[in-house]
Amino acid sequence: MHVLVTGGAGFIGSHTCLHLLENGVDVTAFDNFCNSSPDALRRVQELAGRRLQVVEGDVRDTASLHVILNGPTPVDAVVHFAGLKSVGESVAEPVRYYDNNVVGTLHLIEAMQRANVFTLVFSSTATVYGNPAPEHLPLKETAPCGQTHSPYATSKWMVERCLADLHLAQPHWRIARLRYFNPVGAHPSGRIGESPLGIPNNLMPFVSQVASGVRPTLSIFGGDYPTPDGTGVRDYIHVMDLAEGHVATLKYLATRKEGELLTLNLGTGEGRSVLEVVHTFEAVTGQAVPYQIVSRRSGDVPAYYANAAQAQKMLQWHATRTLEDMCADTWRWQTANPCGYQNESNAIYPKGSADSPSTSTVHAISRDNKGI
Ligand SMILES: NC(=O)c1ccc[n+]([C@@H]2O[C@H](COP(=O)([O-])OP(=O)(O)OC[C@H]3O[C@@H](n4cnc5c(N)ncnc54)[C@H](O)[C@@H]3O)[C@@H](O)[C@H]2O)c1
Ligand SMILES: O=c1ccn([C@@H]2O[C@H](COP(=O)(O)OP(=O)(O)O[C@H]3O[C@H](CO)[C@@H](O)[C@H](O)[C@H]3O)[C@@H](O)[C@H]2O)c(=O)[nH]1
Repeated sequence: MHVLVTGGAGFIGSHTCLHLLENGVDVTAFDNFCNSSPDALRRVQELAGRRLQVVEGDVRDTASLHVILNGPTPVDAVVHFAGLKSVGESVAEPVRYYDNNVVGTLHLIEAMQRANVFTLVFSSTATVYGNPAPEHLPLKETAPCGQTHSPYATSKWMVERCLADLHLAQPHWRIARLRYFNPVGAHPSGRIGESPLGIPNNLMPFVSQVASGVRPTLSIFGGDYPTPDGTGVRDYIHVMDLAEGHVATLKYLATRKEGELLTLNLGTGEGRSVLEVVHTFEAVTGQAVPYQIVSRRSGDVPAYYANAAQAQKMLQWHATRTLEDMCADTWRWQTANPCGYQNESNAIYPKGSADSPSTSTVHAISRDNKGI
């Protein structure tokens, strides 16, 4: 099996590439590195001990995709992680989010269609449930969707709708719309993990940077939510569990003789507040995480967590790692890589370098499809 992983250098993508390689799958990682480093992929290849093909390009550039999808090794499926993911940032930059997340996915679908590749796993999000009424918690996949609170969430919901319409018109497509809850943690080796560029938007990387002294204080956005301790509640899931969920999804789709439109929550089923995360992190690592409670962040909602039963039923998959595991693995990654991948330059793969995954496997394709 040969899988194209868009956004393969990113946080979830890199862990999924590794797990795919470990399962004997051939992988092409496609990324424009707007929020990641090629070094993540070099480390994935080292950990896997197997060759990983890396292509630099943008999903909005159909020509780049066309080159891979019509390359010498036929692609069996696409896992589409490429996109922007910050709820708060999307409120300030909506057009950038719609362009990348919606337009990018449309270009990918078009390129897949032209190459007769009809299996797609799409990174959706629990934010498509909007601000769920308490009676809908824990959230089943059938809970009301689409009353979104940020351009980011709307962009993912728009793609979900598009994929449903695509499947209606062309039922031979095998599509999984995976609604992730809050992925955190890192590979237990401490070699790959979440490496935000600049100030982290997400809670766990911010907490670990405060614990290590890189940043002085965590700002907790809102202490007056209608939750047990007043702080926001989310369903944090270990990125390794999530990676395993993707491989389980691909295995499931590969067994389908007919087309399929699968919609699944990938979460643990447990809601944890921001303060619970902070205190668990402190207990696991022995490090203090000074914090202050500030006003709510635009686009945030008070609380949501998954009903994870459908994924268990369809995939025979469920998350096994605890919040303590998530904190311990994040901390191992943070201490081993205080600056993330940022000390290792993006020029880590100079053309012809012996250090590259394989000089023949790294193709650089710019947005206008001219070699760079
Ligand atoms: N991390 C989360 O909390 C979370 C939760 C739900 C859904 N998701 C979705 O899952 C996907 C992966 O998330 P992540 O946490 O790994 O994010 P990430 O930012 O670490 O990874 C995304 C990757 O996609 C690449 N990318 C972005 N736009 C691209 C483009 N136009 N062309 C090619 N590459 C592009 C980035 O460089 C990055 O390597 C995203 O689509 C995100 O919206 C993430
Ligand atoms: O510095 C921070 C960062 C976050 N939070 C809070 O921590 C919680 C989690 O926030 P964050 O880690 O930013 O995740 P979300 O905003 O819940 O969104 C994440 O999880 C969604 C799925 O649930 C994904 O779709 C998004 O891409 C991903 O960014 C929220 O209550 C935030 O208000 C803080 O208090 N301080």
